[in-house]
Amino acid sequence: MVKKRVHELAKELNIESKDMLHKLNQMGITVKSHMSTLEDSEIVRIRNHYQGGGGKDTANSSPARKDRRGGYKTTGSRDRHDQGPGLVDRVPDRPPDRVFTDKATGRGGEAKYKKQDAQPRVNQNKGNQPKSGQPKQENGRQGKAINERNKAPDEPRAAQNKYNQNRGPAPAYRDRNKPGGDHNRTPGQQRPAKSFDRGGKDSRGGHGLNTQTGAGLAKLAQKVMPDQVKTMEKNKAQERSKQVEKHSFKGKTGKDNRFAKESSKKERDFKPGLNKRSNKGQRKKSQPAPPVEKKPITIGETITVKALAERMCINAGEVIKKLMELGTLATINQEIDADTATIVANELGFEVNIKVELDKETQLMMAEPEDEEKDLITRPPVVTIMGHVDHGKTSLLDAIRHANVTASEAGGITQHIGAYQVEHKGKKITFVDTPGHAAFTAMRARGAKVTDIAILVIAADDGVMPQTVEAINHARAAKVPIIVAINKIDKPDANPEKVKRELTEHNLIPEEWGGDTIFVEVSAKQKQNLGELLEMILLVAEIGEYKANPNRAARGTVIEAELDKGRGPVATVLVQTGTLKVGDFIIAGVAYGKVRAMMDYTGRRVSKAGPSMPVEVLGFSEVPPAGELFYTVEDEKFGKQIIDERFKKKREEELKLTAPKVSLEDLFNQIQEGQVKELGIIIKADVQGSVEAVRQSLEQIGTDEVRVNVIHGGVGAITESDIMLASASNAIVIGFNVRPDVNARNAIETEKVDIRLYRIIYDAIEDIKAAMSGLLEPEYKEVVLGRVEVRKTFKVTKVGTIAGCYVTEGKITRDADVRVIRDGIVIHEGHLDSLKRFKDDVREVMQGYECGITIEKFNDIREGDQIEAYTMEAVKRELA
Ligand SMILES: Nc1nc2c(ncn2[C@@H]2O[C@H](COP(=O)(O)OP(=O)(O)OP(=O)(O)O)[C@@H](O)[C@H]2O)c(=O)[nH]1
Repeated sequence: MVKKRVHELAKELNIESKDMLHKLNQMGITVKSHMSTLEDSEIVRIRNHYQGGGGKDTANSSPARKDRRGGYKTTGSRDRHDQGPGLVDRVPDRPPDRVFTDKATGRGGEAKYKKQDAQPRVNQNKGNQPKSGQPKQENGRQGKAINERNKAPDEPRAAQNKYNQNRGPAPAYRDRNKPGGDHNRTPGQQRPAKSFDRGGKDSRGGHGLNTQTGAGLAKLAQKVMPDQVKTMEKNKAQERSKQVEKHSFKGKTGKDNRFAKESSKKERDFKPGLNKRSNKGQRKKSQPAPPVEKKPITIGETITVKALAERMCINAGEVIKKLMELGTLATINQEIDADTATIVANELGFEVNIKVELDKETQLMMAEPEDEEKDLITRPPVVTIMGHVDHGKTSLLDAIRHANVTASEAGGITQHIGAYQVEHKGKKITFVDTPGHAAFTAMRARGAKVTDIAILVIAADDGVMPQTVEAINHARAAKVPIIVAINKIDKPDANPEKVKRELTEHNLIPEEWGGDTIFVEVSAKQKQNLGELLEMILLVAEIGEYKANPNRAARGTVIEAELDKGRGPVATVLVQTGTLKVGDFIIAGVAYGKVRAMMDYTGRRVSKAGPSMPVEVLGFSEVPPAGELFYTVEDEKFGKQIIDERFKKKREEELKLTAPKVSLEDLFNQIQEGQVKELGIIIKADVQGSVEAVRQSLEQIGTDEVRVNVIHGGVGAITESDIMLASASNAIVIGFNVRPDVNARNAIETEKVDIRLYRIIYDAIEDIKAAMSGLLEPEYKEVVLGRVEVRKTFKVTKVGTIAGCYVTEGKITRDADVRVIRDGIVIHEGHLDSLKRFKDDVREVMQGYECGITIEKFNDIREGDQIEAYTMEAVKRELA
């Protein structure tokens, strides 16, 4: 007999382990715990004690033990204990409609299923009968219910008996304990006990199936009926797996739902690691893209749609879509403000931190130190020469240069770098070698204030001319002191007094006449009085106290620049403050680079250039535009960041249509917003009388909020110079019976200057009044279709003058309005009478073709006249 542990035996006997322990103590069997092993003899004693009904210690009596065993097998009341709870409990594990029956061989191990409705358990238990042909015992074992069943119809009983008989000798250990034991079997008898023996060895012992577990039964059944059991097990397994599948599907679905919910609502709460794990399998199947982790994002005051999308790690399209939902149409490169960006990001589930970060440009400006008085030294004045055409500007510049360069510098005189310095009485003067107010104003329009003093050159034999007046006004607009140089005094018809008189009309009154304007009479040709002119320049400079700090990072203006085939981009720069050194990192506009080499105006290499010194600089990445400010920065990386920013801004500006700087249409708004305190106006008219009339009328209509300042007025076509002045001074241009010339038209486009053209002064005054009070209602906008040049005229009786023309620009149409322009002045406005190509009437003639034109009620067409064709388009005013 196999050894058993206390708790096993207790279980077998259906008593508590602790009761068993107690009883063992009482019986003198020493055990430590319920895990202690019992000897065979002890087991028998205990069984006898419990099953023998006595509680009497029979351990030492073998016969009694045998008897006990026999008694046990026949004792109905103890049968149940003998069988233990295991069998009864485990029977339902087996198919209820099947029963093991022995084969003819009677070998339990080869039992087959046999359908038997009523008594599955009984029959099964029959297989466990220790002794064949003992239904009583069986009944006893199975308890009352089974006994009752066994009293049932004979047939089943017979079947049972048959079965029992077929089974052959009972496999009970009792037989083995008999003298001879197993060997007493008859030859025909099967040896089911062997299996039980084996089983006994495997703790099945003499109890046979009593101690079988459910699994054990199944195993046994498998052995016995492999196919059926397998099928059955397979079915079961399928059912189980279905359930498991169902369960797990639910689980998955649940998971998916959770996932979906989370991705829609709480995506920001995702733990990256967790996601990685939990989504690993799913990603392959149903999640094409990994979930976005929604970390709070940080933005500045503005951000482009693209950058915003990148910060959120989402497609820019989603941002654009969201913006559209919010009623904003934006392109990928468009900038949106922080508020809009925040709304969009919030909508997409992102938190936003707005970090107002100063742009690099502002940082650069802020990095500019305020100079202390003690750090400042007097610098040379920077002078520009202006004046009317052919009055001798270039001649004067050359004369000064030749007369005042030192002998050592003479070799470099031919060098032209856009600016040069001369020395007079030990003091230097810097001349900007690009004469003319147009260049001066073009620089000013870029924000460059280079000039300290303007020299107004007027030919003594010619007097004040239109460009003289322009130059005066340009200099005044720049608040630059003017020195008048009356040139060509060597000429016999020179009349300096006349020039002085004319200039008084423009508020330039010589000192000897009680004014404060310095006049110097010179001859560039004869190099007369040049020293005096320089003397006066130094005097004005002294009054102006032009100072700069040479001990700081250099800053200045690009005077001119070009791409040299051998040297790359070459720029002439004027250092205005600090000292520029070779090796400095320099930026100008979007051009940057390390100063590779520097040359002064004589072509000599220099290693540094202080305030007011013009130098040629090599090392720029590209050609910087004239008038651009340059800076040097210590940190190269910072410098490049500024350039990046400038590139971006440049691109944005190119993309958006820049509104006019100041325009009558939005003047009222600009006044309201405090952007405009002064309305600058440039008046151009066909006659001087109109200019003055308009000037006087306009200067009276100023209000408390805005005053009108006529910064320039002149006769003739509107020129590029007028447009540049308007651009630099944030002014509008008003024309009376004049038109802009070709260069001016181009400048209007690029500078976005508002120009207004009138035929009647009253209309101009009314418009400006209305604009100032926000009541301007521009109903029509003029659209110029094209321009035509009159090349020949033919007078035909009854028809009038026919103009043989050539379309120089755009086109002319039969129904167009036309204006006839002579020397920039509008001499007629009306309608076309006829438009012909050869002898045929045509509806339109395109650029590059000839045509014949007659104008309604106008015959004074002359060769060289320009005819401008235009239409008036209605303009819808947008509601504010
Ligand atoms: N007699 C005389 N002629 C002079 C004098 N200065 C200049 N000229 C002549 O005037 C003409 C024009 O001189 P520029 O120096 O070219 O005049 P500008 O103002 O520079 O002319 P633009 O460059 O066309 O604006 C030239 O033929 C000069 O020789 C002078 O002092 N006396």
